[in-house]
Amino acid sequence: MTETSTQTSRPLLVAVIGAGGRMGSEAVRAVEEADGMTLVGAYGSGDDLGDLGGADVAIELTVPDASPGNVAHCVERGVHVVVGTTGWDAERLEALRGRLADAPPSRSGSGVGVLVAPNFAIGALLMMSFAAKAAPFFESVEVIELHHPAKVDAPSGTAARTAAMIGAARSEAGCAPVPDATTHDPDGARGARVDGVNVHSVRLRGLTAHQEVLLGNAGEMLTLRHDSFDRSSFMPGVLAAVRAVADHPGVTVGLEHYLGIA
Ligand SMILES: NC(=O)c1ccc[n+]([C@@H]2O[C@H](COP(=O)([O-])OP(=O)(O)OC[C@H]3O[C@@H](n4cnc5c(N)ncnc54)[C@H](O)[C@@H]3O)[C@@H](O)[C@H]2O)c1
Ligand SMILES: O=C(O)C1=N[C@H](C(=O)O)CCC1
Repeated sequence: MTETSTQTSRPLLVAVIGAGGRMGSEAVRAVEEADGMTLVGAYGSGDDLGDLGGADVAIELTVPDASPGNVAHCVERGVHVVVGTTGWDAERLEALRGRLADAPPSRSGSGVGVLVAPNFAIGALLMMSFAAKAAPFFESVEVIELHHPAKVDAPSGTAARTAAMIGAARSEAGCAPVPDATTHDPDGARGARVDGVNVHSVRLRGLTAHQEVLLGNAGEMLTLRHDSFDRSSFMPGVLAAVRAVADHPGVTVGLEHYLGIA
């Protein structure tokens, strides 16, 4: 005779760090409304994170200067982290990997997982993936990111990651550098240069988060554009990351690796 179990798994306990911010407040609401999740902590600037309310997973949405310290606090207590804060350059990621190597296991006994996700919007992840796929087939490629004027970092984390993905794809394919005759640019009008890709940052009242990737060949241009009109666009990705992070021990950069987009 087969026994049927009536036992249900317990809810995932979630804390939000940066809970008073634009993204943090949206994340608090999303967690409160999500099936199978319970919000156990909501922390702002100056709050003692303590034991994070016993959370299994923390969502970190603060500012670039505070993020590494917050993530270290979580990791040292065996709490998985979903990081949406930008500014995680190669040096910070390397330090985090070192920290994880010395970290205790998570409360369930597995290795702690940290996801560093420059963008949680599904459309943005696809746009970045399409851009990397297309980039070796074009002579020229440039990235234009456009955001609300309260954003503190430039270029955006999404643009930096897109440029890195494009740069890697082009270098793997043996592409020549993009053609550019500029020899005189005293004011930096050609933008930032990230992994061989020019990136332009626009800050404009009325915008939320937008990006275009322009790819050019003689006589043709392909434009890939993504628009987040509202921060609700990020929440399905945030919740998917919270549900999956414990299954991915170590540091993962990019939600696409959890979703089969990469
Ligand atoms: N990954 C994504 O999809 C995505 C989407 C939007 C924004 N972001 C990033 O998320 C971050 C937050 O963006 P935002 O628009 O919500 O900014 P925000 O300025 O509205 O919010 C940041 C919040 O963090 C708080 N804070 C600062 N230091 C803190 C600390 N040490 N501990 C706890 N809280 C602290 C601030 O008081 C503020 O409430 C930025 O880095 C932004 O680039 C990522
Ligand atoms: O509003 C922001 O700030 C955003 N930050 C991320 C980035 O820097 O790419 C994602 C888009 C919105």
